[in-house]
Amino acid sequence: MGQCILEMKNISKAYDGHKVLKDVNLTLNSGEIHCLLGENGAGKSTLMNILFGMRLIHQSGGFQGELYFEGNKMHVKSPKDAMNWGIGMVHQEFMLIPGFTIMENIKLNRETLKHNIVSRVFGEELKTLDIKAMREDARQALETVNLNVEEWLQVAGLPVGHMQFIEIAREIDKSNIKVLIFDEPTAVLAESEAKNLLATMKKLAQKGIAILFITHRLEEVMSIADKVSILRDGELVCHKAAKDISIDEIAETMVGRKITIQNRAVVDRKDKEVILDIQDFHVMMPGEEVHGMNMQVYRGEILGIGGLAGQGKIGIANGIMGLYPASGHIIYNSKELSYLHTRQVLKHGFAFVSEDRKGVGLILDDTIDMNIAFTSLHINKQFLIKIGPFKFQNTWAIRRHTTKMIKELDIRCTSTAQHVGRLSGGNQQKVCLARALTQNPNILLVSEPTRGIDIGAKKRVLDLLLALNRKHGMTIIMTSSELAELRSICHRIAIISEGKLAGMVKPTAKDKVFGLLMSGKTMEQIQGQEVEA
Ligand SMILES: Nc1ncnc2c1ncn2[C@@H]1O[C@H](COP(=O)(O)OP(=O)(O)OP(=O)(O)O)[C@@H](O)[C@H]1O
Repeated sequence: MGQCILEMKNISKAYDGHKVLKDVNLTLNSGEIHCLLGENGAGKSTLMNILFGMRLIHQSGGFQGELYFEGNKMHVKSPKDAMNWGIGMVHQEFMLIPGFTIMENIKLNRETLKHNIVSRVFGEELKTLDIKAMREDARQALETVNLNVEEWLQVAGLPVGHMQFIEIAREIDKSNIKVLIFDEPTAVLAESEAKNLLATMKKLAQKGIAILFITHRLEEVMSIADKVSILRDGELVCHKAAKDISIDEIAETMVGRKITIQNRAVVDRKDKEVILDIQDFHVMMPGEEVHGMNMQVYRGEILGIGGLAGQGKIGIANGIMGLYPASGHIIYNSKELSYLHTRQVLKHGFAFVSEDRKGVGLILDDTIDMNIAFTSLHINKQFLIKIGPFKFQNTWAIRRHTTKMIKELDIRCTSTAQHVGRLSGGNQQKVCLARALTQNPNILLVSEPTRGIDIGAKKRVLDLLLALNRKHGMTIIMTSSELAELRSICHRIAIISEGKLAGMVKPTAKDKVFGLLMSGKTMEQIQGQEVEA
């Protein structure tokens, strides 16, 4: 391990008088992979935002404490300052320009210029872009991250897995990069893609780059980390070499109690009444297209949908909910849904938790109350009181219900009136789930329900889904990149490849079977494996 490159000393930060970081000290050595862990809302992103000079920090009163880079006092007031010091950040939400090519995204604001006849005479400003050199640089950065795509392709429509690697390629193309922050980069990736990313991180660390890595997947931590730091309620409660700590100890330190997630025994279901029959279904969702899906969903089951990023698993629920153009037949309770319009589908008793919580899920500048009650209020006409001929919003009932949901899902907030935009990412995810559950749906479609939430909250969410299914017979279709999560509560798992159903398997099937189906093999090709559900 190299020398100390970065020191964060006595860092404290408050939002509206509420302390979210308390005297945090953290050191980072060059060439090390340092995992930063903690429950949702523990302060991880805030600490990284301070280091990267994010505007949000300075607009909300700045922070206390000092930063040192290679022994020199560092002032970062903007991401540009951070970049000048040699700090890069790969964000949780992608920051690429869809209409630009991969090369243009990698080189944005750092274009290589060359002299031409005119510029030699009239000066520097008339230099032209050196496309050849830029393509070579982009090619090299893509090779370092093992991404085998042409650099002149447009970013729009590429699978999410690719986007993550392009973001990293952009960061490592910067010649002075010494520290790289990864804020939950694997959350959007399937496990095999995440492995690729971890291998890339190792390669970067070997080149001497120091890596700060935020993740909720603790197995990843064990496979890659040199050091582990854990935040709890804004305080640094552990700073250890990874070899001296176990997964159980990490989980316990994060949440302050023992946590174990086990596979629930899957009850083999005898009644197989079809509630939803999906026939020749096509969805035009860029990057997640569905091309002729056929699948039946049984009443009262938890059906898992898995597959690699970009293969169409995400497109299915989005198509059914009318969020992207779709064609084919959706037969619900033996009747065809004539056209898929979101409002109509919601009225039929469907609820949806989107994988895109910022885009589709939440109204960020409204309160937790309103976010949770919104769909039920407008579609199901819940939470209304009738006075004479008029109907009014029953604010008291909304507040009472929201308080119950906050408790049930352990949403960390200051009050039911807090704006959702001010919650941590994981807590926003819980609000999306609370809204869907409030609708009391017949069919619940959940995409990536535990993305970005900590291990304690994950157990709570999976337990809740299981309880809704077992106690109330709710049919649940859960799409997830985490196979382990699908296996832990689903009755059957559909693997999607190239926009079609590759196979429907039991959760107890071997890893190899899932791997083969994900890589494009069909059920016929893997016959004899005793897998069919
Ligand atoms: N813009 C903001 N205004 C007010 N409070 C905020 C703001 N952003 C974050 N917070 C609060 O700061 C605390 C720490 O949030 P932060 O996003 O750093 O947590 P985190 O550990 O990254 O969580 P997660 O794992 O859910 O992403 C939370 O209580 C959150 O509600």
